[in-house]
Amino acid sequence: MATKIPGVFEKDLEDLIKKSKVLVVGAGGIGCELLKNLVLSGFSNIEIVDLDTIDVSNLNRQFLFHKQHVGKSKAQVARNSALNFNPDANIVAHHTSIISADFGVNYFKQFTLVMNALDNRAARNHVNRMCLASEVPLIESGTAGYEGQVELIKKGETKCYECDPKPAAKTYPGCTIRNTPSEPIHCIVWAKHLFNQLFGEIDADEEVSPDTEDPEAVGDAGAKAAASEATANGDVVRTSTRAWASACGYDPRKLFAKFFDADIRYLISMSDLWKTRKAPQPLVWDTLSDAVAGSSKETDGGGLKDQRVWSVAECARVFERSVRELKTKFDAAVEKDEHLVWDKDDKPAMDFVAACANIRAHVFSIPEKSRFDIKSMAGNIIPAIATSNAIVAGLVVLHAIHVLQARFSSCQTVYLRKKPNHRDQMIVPEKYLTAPNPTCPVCSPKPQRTIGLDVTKMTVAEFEEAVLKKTLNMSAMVDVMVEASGSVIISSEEGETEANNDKPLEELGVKDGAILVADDYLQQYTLRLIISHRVSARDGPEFEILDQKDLPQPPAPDAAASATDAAEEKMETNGNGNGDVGTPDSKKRKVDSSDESLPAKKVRTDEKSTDKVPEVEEVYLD
Ligand SMILES: Nc1ncnc2c1ncn2[C@@H]1O[C@H](COP(=O)(O)OP(=O)(O)OP(=O)(O)O)[C@@H](O)[C@H]1O
Ligand SMILES: [Zn+2]
Repeated sequence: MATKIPGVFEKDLEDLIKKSKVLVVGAGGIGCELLKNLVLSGFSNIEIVDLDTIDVSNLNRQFLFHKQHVGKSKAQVARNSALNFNPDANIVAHHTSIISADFGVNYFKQFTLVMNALDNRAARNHVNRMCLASEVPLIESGTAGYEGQVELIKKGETKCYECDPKPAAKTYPGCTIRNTPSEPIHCIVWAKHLFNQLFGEIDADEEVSPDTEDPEAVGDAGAKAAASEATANGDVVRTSTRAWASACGYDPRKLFAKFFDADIRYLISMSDLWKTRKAPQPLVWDTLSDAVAGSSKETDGGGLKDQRVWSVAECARVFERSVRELKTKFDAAVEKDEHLVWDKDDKPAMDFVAACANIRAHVFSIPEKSRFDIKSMAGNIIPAIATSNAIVAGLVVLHAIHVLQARFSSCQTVYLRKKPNHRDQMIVPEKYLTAPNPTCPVCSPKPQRTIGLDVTKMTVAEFEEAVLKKTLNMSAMVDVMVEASGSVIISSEEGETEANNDKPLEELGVKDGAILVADDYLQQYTLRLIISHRVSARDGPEFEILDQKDLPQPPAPDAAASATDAAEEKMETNGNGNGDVGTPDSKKRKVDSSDESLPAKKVRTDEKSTDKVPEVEEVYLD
């Protein structure tokens, strides 16, 4: 065992390692490698947190897990497996989310160092804030296929995780998704929205029915369509998709008839939409049934089922089966006051999306895709590469050792590249630590943000959910006060301000130019929010973080590639070779890169920044 071989580390370092207490957040692809490395390097006080259980799809690269562990806690099993390398190590496992009031600032303060091995922006933002508040160094890491990155985040000395704006998730206009899809991805997004409308968390932005307010369907086309539907069905009452599905008992054939026939006929009646594009073709279940029967020969025709494009009849059959399976699961969830959450690794959920996406693609004459391809696109998957995780986890330990030795100047961000650069390097360190962004909304001394929104329309509850939690990543323990009057409009104490929830902000004295102070007790983070009133446009965003518009935005993918080389070139010419802390790279400007062809992992959001490889975030598999 490495820890027992004398001379691997100097005695002083060995002692530092032994004395240290470290936290690993995430026991997935990087986390497993990292935990094993830490134990083998002599770290003996380790806590590991992971909220998830082991999935069979983890086994190809998360080597602390084996077949018999499927379904068990990742953190617990990772601990037990790692103890085999050094039974004397003290490893504490937590099977829960790091975003929990159980892990407050005092919890973080006990660690010498925190290491993230996460896969999503929300958790990374949260740990970033907790480490800033507790002044514990954080090593952030991530991989995306062959690429990867490791960086140190140390309060006041380096950029924090939120110093650079992250590109927004790739989104598609609602009317393209609902009315005029032209690419497979549009149908896949629609299918995922349909999943949520039927079985998941309902989101008003994820409507799936025809959008009668489509600006392209000029004039009263929508009304005409509605009227024509009224004459056809004698009923234009628009109920929610969920209510309608419940009313018809989630009968797969009725659902099919609505989504792939009635709704499509409705769309066709919005004739302006089809002046310059091919109109869709409605599908009728009964005309498919022969094909369904006939298709079974094809289905059995060898090859990997996942990698073959299903016929539309096969899709219909998969649709019928998956709706029934999901309905059973959904009923069980509803009993517990829950709903389903779409997961690419959940068979009926994935089958449902694959079938719906392909049926819709067929209706709109868009090329259909195999289930395998749809899974990659819907799950925003970049294949995880075990060796990338291993390299990155190794680099994390090297950074950890530098941190223990207080050699922060050796902790420049390191990038794992897909191809060697012009100096034949695949593992490329920055020349310097990158200094914090003085206007960072998180780590600057007086963080503030300007939010454009319609104070007459946005309610307090919407503000809390969409702005504070989803966008600014605040926890549930947040109080919001109007600075001028001192009145509290959102309180973390239950029952104190619930009466405000449905009121528009204006009614509570939040007018144009008002300043709100949002105080997050869990994250020990206070943010001033300057409210800029603007009348909401029908197709515009509900709100905007206005300061972000002035910040450098990520270039297009091609530009990013050349910016990368340019930035690296510049590092060489400007570099002094030792990367001292506090030597801000005034001449070198970090260039954000964004490759929209790299889809984000899970549906959350998608972001990337920094110069050489996309930054760690949920695009990364591990
Ligand atoms: N808030 C959180 N608290 C604790 N652990 C988290 C949190 N968010 C994510 N994780 C964990 O971080 C790990 C990231 O690892 P990885 O990227 O390999 O994901 P995975 O879920 O194992 O793989 P895949 O998503 O590809 O199936 C996961 O095990 C995940 O459960
Ligand atoms: Zn910052």
